[in-house]
Amino acid sequence: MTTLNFTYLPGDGIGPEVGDAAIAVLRAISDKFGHTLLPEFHLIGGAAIDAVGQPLPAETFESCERTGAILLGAVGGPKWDHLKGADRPELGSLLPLRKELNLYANIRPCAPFPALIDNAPLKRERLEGVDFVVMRELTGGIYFGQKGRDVNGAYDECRYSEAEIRRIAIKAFDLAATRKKKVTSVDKSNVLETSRLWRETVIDVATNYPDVELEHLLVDAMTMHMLTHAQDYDVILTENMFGDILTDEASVLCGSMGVIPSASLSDGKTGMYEPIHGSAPDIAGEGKANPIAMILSAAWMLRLSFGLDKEAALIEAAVEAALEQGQTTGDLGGTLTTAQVGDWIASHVSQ
Ligand SMILES: NC(=O)C1=CN([C@@H]2O[C@H](COP(=O)(O)OP(=O)(O)OC[C@H]3O[C@@H](n4cnc5c(N)ncnc54)[C@H](O)[C@@H]3O)[C@@H](O)[C@H]2O)C=CC1
Ligand SMILES: CC(C)CC(=O)C(=O)O
Ligand SMILES: [Mg+2]
Repeated sequence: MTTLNFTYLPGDGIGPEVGDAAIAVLRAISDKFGHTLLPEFHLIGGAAIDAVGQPLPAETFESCERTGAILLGAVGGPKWDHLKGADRPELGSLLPLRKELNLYANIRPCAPFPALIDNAPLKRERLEGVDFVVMRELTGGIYFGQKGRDVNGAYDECRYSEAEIRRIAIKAFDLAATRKKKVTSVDKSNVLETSRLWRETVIDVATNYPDVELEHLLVDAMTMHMLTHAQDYDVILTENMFGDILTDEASVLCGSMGVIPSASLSDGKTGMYEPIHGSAPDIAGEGKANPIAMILSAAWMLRLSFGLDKEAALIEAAVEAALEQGQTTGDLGGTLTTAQVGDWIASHVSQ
């Protein structure tokens, strides 16, 4: 019996909707296995700005640091778009949380569910056998550089240290060594100096992994290859912004933005788990959001932060069953609401 003490940050837009569905599934799995579910609910993002005037209240950060396991919905939305710099939900809560907790390794899987392949926008032959993971650097690069306005316009600085590149490259090679033994490093080294250092450092790290194949691709070409022969990839290693963009593209292979989870890990025990999507203001409050990415993120939290492999696998199997039986939201052609999908998966894990 385990006490599942984690920090729950629903955030904004569809965050609380998909979050509630994930909590229902966690409650069902806890009841089944006799675990104690102990989420610590805290405000973050726009919801925190509205309630207490700042996007990352001290008690929210304190809880994250103490529990070391964080389940996050999404932050941001048009209501807060007029705010500038660190007053914004994204720049004032999500990015500092990632940085302060040193969550530099963001892992985002792409393996289309068999049940979704025939409804996908791409042909079956482009999707069958696709199984890759994006290892995205999460605490450096252009999102964290100096930014601002001056008389000439605006600027965003992109910096990477060799140490930052080396540590994420090691994560990628370690992961590839347990999978199909291939790392595809994605950069823009024909133009960017940070990418030249990226490539040199990745080549150096690769010398310690003679059994793992390394290839390099420029990010513009990668966007095309991902849609034409994604089967070629195993671990895609890339920097912060490229990984952000490529994983939204990967969601097309998987059928929806609403099905890809993620884990953001540090060298220590702390892990944050969140869907790759944002707050989806276009569908927020309508019960249309697909909760599967959030539910799978919760499963990853059980596996990676609490060592509960069996429980995580049961949730993943229940998600597959929901997809096979068409128990889905509208983005996947179904008719269920967010809460109904959550309840269906919760009752399936309870059986
Ligand atoms: N981790 C985070 O907290 C993130 C926050 N954002 C923020 O979210 C806000 C909205 O950003 P967008 O560019 O619209 O990106 P988004 O990811 O929220 O939505 C993009 C599209 O995917 C759809 N979508 C997203 N999640 C879905 C789900 N679970 N089920 C069904 N459809 C889903 C949306 O309806 C929309 O059409 C912005 O303020 C942005 O800064 C964006 C990405 C990540
Ligand atoms: C604030 C953004 C960097 C969040 C995002 O789009 C992501 O992490 O995927
Ligand atoms: Mg993104």
